[in-house]
Amino acid sequence: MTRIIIDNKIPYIKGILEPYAEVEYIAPEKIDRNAVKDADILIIRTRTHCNAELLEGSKCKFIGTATIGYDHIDTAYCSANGILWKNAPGCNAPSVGQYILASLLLLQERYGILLREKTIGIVGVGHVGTIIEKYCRLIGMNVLRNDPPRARKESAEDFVSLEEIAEKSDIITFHTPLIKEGDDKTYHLCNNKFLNRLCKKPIIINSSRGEIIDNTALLDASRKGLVSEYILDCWENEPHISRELLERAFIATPHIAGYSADGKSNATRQMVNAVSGWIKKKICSSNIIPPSPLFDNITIPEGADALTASVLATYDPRQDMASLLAHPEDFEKLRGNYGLRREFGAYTLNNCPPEIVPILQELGFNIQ
Ligand SMILES: NC(=O)C1=CN([C@@H]2O[C@H](COP(=O)(O)OP(=O)(O)OC[C@H]3O[C@@H](n4cnc5c(N)ncnc54)[C@H](O)[C@@H]3O)[C@@H](O)[C@H]2O)C=CC1
Ligand SMILES: O=C(O)C(=O)[C@H](O)COP(=O)(O)O
Repeated sequence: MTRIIIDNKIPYIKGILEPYAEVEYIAPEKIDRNAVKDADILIIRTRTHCNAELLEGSKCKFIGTATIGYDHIDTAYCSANGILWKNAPGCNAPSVGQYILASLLLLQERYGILLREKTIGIVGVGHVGTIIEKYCRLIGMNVLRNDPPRARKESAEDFVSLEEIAEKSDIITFHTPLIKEGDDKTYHLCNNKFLNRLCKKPIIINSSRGEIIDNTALLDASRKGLVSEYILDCWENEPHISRELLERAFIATPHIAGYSADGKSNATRQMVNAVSGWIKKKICSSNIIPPSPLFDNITIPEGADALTASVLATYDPRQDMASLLAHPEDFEKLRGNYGLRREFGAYTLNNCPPEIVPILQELGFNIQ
């Protein structure tokens, strides 16, 4: 019988594959060479590094990662060893969109700035970056896009260089995969050289992978006042993050931007479909849906900024930040025990000023 090892932090999957395979759920830190040696299939997350060290001598020929990113998979080793792998493209992109929009609105509130007067530079315009672009244009921001692989394939004039991003942006947000070498290398894309080019003392945001920003260089830039604020969800050396970088951040969270229940259930559904295709058995995945939110009606208070009130009622990153600041040593525990978070589409808004309704509907909210 097919044997499947599943990371026990992947939600909504228990019981679904059991009729078709022998399934074992294992804590990510215990998924080691011994655990995987008799497995045919692995369903993992970013915490399992799928490389020769893990896979040498294993029967495994199929790996599914319930995540967008796949830098934890040694893809060269997999193709050389006939191991097929699949990720979950787009699964949690709207969740990252919710995180970034909430953070931008908090910046606006805190500094009394008008986002619609600001320029945002988006580095990496794939599944996540495209959602950020949509949200930023909706609220009237000027958007600059940097994505060399897309610029090469599409029209170069729709994209700008990283230098132009550094010069013209008030806010810079990174949404690239982690690429360690080659022309499109993203490792330390934001380094001393980039930070010294900044012209407008911008706000830096990273919710892609920690290593895209040289964290020491960012700390130095913050001390020197080259950046006015920074927002980090992804860090170098997770879970052992820099305490000073944490304490100086405007928003600091433990790599949970993509942790909406919607995103998690999308990923699980994509994994079940992938296994179904691999073992050539029809497996129903349409019943994998996120739990209902704790409340589903939001009444916008009289006189409040309707956009900020609505978005923050669904998700306020300051709560995740408070937990991380209180217990940075619990970085991984905070991720493992993450609470229920739903995306905009799970909520109905009441008392909405008519002029903002089209924007809120475009974000996915239901309007009463
Ligand atoms: N913090 C979190 O919870 C989450 C983090 N992520 C991270 O965000 C990354 C982006 O996710 P997606 O948008 O789904 O990926 P994607 O693959 O759809 O898009 C990535 C984009 O980056 C572009 N790119 C590649 N190299 C580049 C370079 N050198 N400079 C500028 N652009 C470059 C690609 O052409 C592509 O358009 C993921 O790889 C993952 O690492 C994704 C989801 C959740
Ligand atoms: O999807 C990705 O890529 C991410 O970074 C995830 O949000 C991280 O997910 P886990 O590996 O913690 O499930």
